[in-house]
Amino acid sequence: MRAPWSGAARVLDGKATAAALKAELKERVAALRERGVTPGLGTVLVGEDPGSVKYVAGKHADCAEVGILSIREDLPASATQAEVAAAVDRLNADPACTGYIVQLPLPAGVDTNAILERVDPDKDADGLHPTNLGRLVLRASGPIDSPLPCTPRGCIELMERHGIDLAGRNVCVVGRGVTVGRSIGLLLGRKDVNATVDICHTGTTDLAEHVRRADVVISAAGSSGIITPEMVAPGAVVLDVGVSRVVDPVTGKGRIAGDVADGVDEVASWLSPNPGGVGPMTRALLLANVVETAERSL
Ligand SMILES: Nc1nc2c(c(=O)[nH]1)N[C@@H](CN(C=O)c1ccc(C(=O)N[C@@H](CCC(=O)O)C(=O)O)cc1)CN2
Repeated sequence: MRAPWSGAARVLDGKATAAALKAELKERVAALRERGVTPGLGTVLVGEDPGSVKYVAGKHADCAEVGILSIREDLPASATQAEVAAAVDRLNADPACTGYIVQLPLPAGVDTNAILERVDPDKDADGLHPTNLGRLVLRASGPIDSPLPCTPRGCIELMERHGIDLAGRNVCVVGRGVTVGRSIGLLLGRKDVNATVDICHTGTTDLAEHVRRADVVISAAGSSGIITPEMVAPGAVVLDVGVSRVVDPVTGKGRIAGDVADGVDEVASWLSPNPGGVGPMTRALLLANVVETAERSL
């Protein structure tokens, strides 16, 4: 749902929260630079999908805002597996690049897992390399000294910075994509968060039943309006993460839509707008991963 809405749900304001986080990161980047370390974020973008082009441009604009150097590897949609692998190898070898991401999704002909596994785990700014996902699996408590996936981290940070305590809460995650659904349960179930997690997907027989039991709903399905007001328990916290392209029946124009249907604002206690909720947090947490990796190198 887009904010502002008429219902009573309070806004989980990702734009303002990300701005506060970026201001903190800017100071940490300045401190790193004073000590002779310049963090540098690289991006690999294959093709010209308008969403991906926009997200990558946003990541570079964020770098400029906080003082992180940015490096681009832009390849045509026709790039072969070997050409994408070569771009990854260049960033692995570039000392100015202290962390980087491969923008997803990659074109159909490219083996995504092979590319993600080729990323140097010490430069993996997305936390999606198997070594870093494995560390997340192995370390259920205590500090983690490796990057964590940006959107899951952004969801938790967004709630924490709005005073929402997740300990003992039932969380229903909708979607099992690599950037959100498959890893967020690992983060929510860690001892420092202590939530109980239910992960739903296209094979779930009764989605409404799972959503109704949840204190917190995190929907990353990419299916417009899949979370309806009838499904949501009164007072639940709802995060609208999924993005899909729909045709507006009123204007006839294409537009981006979230997973949360109109009316959920009447039932939920907190709701993240989409846009303006988790998206800006994803970008800010990417910067946090880059800064933390540089700090660990000191
Ligand atoms: N390598 C990765 N690829 C993808 C990831 C990821 O975390 N790593 N996540 C998504 C896309 N994504 C980041 O790359 C992303 C999505 C949305 C936003 C964002 O700020 N959205 C704005 C709206 C922007 C608009 O006007 O369309 C918002 O929600 O307010 C940032 C990053 C898939 N790929």
